[in-house]
Amino acid sequence: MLSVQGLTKRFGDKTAVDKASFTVEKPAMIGIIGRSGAGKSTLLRMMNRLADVSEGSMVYNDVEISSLRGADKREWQSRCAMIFQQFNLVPRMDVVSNVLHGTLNRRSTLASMFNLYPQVDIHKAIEILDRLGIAEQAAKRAEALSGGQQQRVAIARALMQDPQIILADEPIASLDPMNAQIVMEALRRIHEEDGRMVICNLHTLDTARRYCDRVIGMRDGRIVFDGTPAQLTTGVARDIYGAGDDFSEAATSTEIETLDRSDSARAVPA
Ligand SMILES: Nc1ncnc2c1ncn2[C@@H]1O[C@H](COP(=O)(O)OP(=O)(O)OP(=O)(O)O)[C@@H](O)[C@H]1O
Repeated sequence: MLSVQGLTKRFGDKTAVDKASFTVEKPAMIGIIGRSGAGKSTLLRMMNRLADVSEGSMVYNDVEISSLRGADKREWQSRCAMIFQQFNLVPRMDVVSNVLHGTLNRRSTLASMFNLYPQVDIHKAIEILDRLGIAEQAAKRAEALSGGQQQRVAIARALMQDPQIILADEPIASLDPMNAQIVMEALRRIHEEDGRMVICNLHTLDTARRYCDRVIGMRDGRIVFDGTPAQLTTGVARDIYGAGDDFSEAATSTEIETLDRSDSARAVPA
């Protein structure tokens, strides 16, 4: 399905991603972890073709992605939607229009300029918002929503493209634990219910362990771990993060676990 072989990105003398190789046989939810600067974002940006590949190959369903140009590249970018830490919404525009922006690739410039959206797309946008639990926010300006709601709008915009792959670059890094949990659960459901591949950069171990079927660990541009959450022991994590014996997993925690523990504590009758 997806085969990444020797993928490399250089910025001048700096090798941000160094011969990354992995294959994905069927849609999975994959977490990429590693410390800041490990190359996680650059890897995702190359996969989406936001960044050009310096070397290596990336084949999806028998098509070489790294050399696509023009309309073929845009077609790939709509099949492989990207979600960012900062949501990248148009703040003053209403939520539905932000979601409808996900159809820009297949609409004429004139129709887009005048915000002329087919009725069927508007209904689809509202259905997707409903699925993500934020349909009642549809008419509000994006800037009036909480961070977690804005990220769900960004996910809805991505789903408008009906992508086969969703690449999420630190989707919960700006969110509080409660919203982080809602967003990760939404991504997990999209993977399970729709069969889409989700590849998610995460800077926290607990989130990767909890939501992903497979975890890829990066260090200094290289893939140094590729396995299941169960194989991701504290020792392995220490290697990925290049930390010493004093490495504490709590330092890379989103506190989602803590949130759950306190929720269940509250649920126990006194
Ligand atoms: N446009 C660029 N020009 C020069 N160097 C870059 C550029 N983008 C990234 N780098 C460098 O490449 C390396 C990998 O960066 P990248 O953003 O991919 O890491 P990351 O693991 O996603 O980190 P973070 O979690 O902080 O975003 C870093 O050393 C970074 O400084």
